Amino acid sequence: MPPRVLISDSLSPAAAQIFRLRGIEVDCEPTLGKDSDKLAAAIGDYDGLAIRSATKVTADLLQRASRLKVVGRAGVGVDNVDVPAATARGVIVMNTPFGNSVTAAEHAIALMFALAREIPAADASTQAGKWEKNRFMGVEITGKTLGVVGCGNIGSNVAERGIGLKMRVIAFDPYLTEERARTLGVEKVELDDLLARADFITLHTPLTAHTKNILSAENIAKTKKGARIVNCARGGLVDEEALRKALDDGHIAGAAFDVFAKEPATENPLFGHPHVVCTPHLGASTSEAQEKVALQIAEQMSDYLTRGAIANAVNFPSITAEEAPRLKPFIELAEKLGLFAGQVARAGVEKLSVVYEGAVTLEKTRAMTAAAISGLLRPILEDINAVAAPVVAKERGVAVEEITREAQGDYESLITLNALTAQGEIRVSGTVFHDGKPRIIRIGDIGVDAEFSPSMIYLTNEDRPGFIGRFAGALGDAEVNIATFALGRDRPGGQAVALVAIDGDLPARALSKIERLPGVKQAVTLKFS
Ligand SMILES: NC(=O)C1=CN([C@@H]2O[C@H](COP(=O)(O)OP(=O)(O)OC[C@H]3O[C@@H](n4cnc5c(N)ncnc54)[C@H](O)[C@@H]3O)[C@@H](O)[C@H]2O)C=CC1
Ligand SMILES: O=C(O)CCC(=O)C(=O)O
Repeated sequence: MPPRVLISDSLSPAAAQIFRLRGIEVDCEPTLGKDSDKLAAAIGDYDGLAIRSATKVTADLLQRASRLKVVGRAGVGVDNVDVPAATARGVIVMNTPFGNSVTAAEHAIALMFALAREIPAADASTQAGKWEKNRFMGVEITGKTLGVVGCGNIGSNVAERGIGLKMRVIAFDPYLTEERARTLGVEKVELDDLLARADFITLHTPLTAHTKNILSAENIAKTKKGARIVNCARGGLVDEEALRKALDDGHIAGAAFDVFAKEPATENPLFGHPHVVCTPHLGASTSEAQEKVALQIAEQMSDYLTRGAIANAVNFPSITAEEAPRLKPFIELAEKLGLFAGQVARAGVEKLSVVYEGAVTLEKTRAMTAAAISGLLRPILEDINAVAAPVVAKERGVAVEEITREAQGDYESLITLNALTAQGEIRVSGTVFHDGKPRIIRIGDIGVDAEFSPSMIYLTNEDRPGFIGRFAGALGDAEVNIATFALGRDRPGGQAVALVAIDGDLPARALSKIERLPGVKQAVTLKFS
């Protein structure tokens, strides 16, 4: 059955076209995102959900989304998606971080000019037949200081345009390196410095716990008298009540807002002030940007749903379409080693170390570690997948460490899992041969060579003559056919392990009979489907 995608917001038709070209069934319901009940009733039929900002992907919605694998945001901000809830349910959330950056930057610059020359008010007055030539006295922006708060994709586009307009550009962004600032031609400053010096302040950060009310009453008071403020990033970055007061007092000369603390904004403290310019969240609204983000999100979602490639996910490492086939067998190996450890463990795993050796260290080890954790937890949490696994492990107090080192043995690539439990350590290593099939090559210190089969028995026993005959007899009595048999031991007469692939399931009675065979220390049935 081909994957199915729902487009629940108004996206360029380019998105639906791409989905269809990529063999994906797509339903376009551009208003469904605004009706949470109808959306909840429909979402169970889809593998992918493509949205802009109107659809709210809440924990409740996700609970109804039994098939959902990916939410694609045609834009930057994913604040309308409950990302932790999506992650916990194993749903990838991806965005298009660059598709609308230029358009949003142009809107910020447009708003700055609108403020500097009071264009919206002058337009309204002129079209009302008033010809108020003396009412509108603007300011030049040339030579003025532009303070950019948040100098990422959009902020740096704004900075470049500000420099092009002969402004002096200063930027506050704790993550902006001095080198990047130099390349851009901006001066990196602290926030207080920016507030004190900027004639125009333009905000370009996401809304986070650190940036909420970054322009608080206190910070607005620190701005230069006569400063003008542009917010084309997110509502909530500015204390709107405090800004209104500063506008009324004349401390702030003007404010241009595209985004508001509450959207859709039908009323707002800033509305009605003569020096306020507002647009209804139009920062990304150009035909060029909408075409780009729609194309990009459809490509990214299709790549994930059809090839397992992950680009621009906010809750999982990226895996390119070239990497995906190379990584796939190692992800499968890591997951199966995790499944082995999870099924063999007799007590809860407290710590998992995943050790990568050799060529595999050059691949996306974080994705493999996530797969190993999901295998480890699957015996107790059936539905878990690699997206949710790291978070779930953390919640359950399982410490996870990842170690990479050069190849130390005969294998080009080796993955070893050490799972520490209150009853001891389970150590298992595996590799992928050129046939692309993952296999176990060591358990503890004992070498074996076994492919994974859907149904297996793992035995640890004393290495004694006659044991294998007795074991095979017990299986024969239960009418269980042996498919493959892999043995290993530390020394003659020492500790031995067996990994036995069987056809079908091992009846519980047969397992207890095997457990009672002389010399058996542990017998565990394993599932690897
Ligand atoms: N109005 C609209 O329609 C649009 C709004 N946006 C919004 O614009 C904002 C910026 O988007 P991008 O530039 O693409 O994001 P980005 O991730 O490229 O840049 C954000 C920058 O903010 C910086 N930052 C983070 N925390 C900070 C803090 N506490 N103080 C100062 N800087 C901080 C980061 O280091 C980063 O450089 C986002 O909130 C996005 O949702 C994006 C597109 C359209
Ligand atoms: O899709 C839109 O119109 C809003 C864009 C936006 O805010 C974003 O990309 O973060």
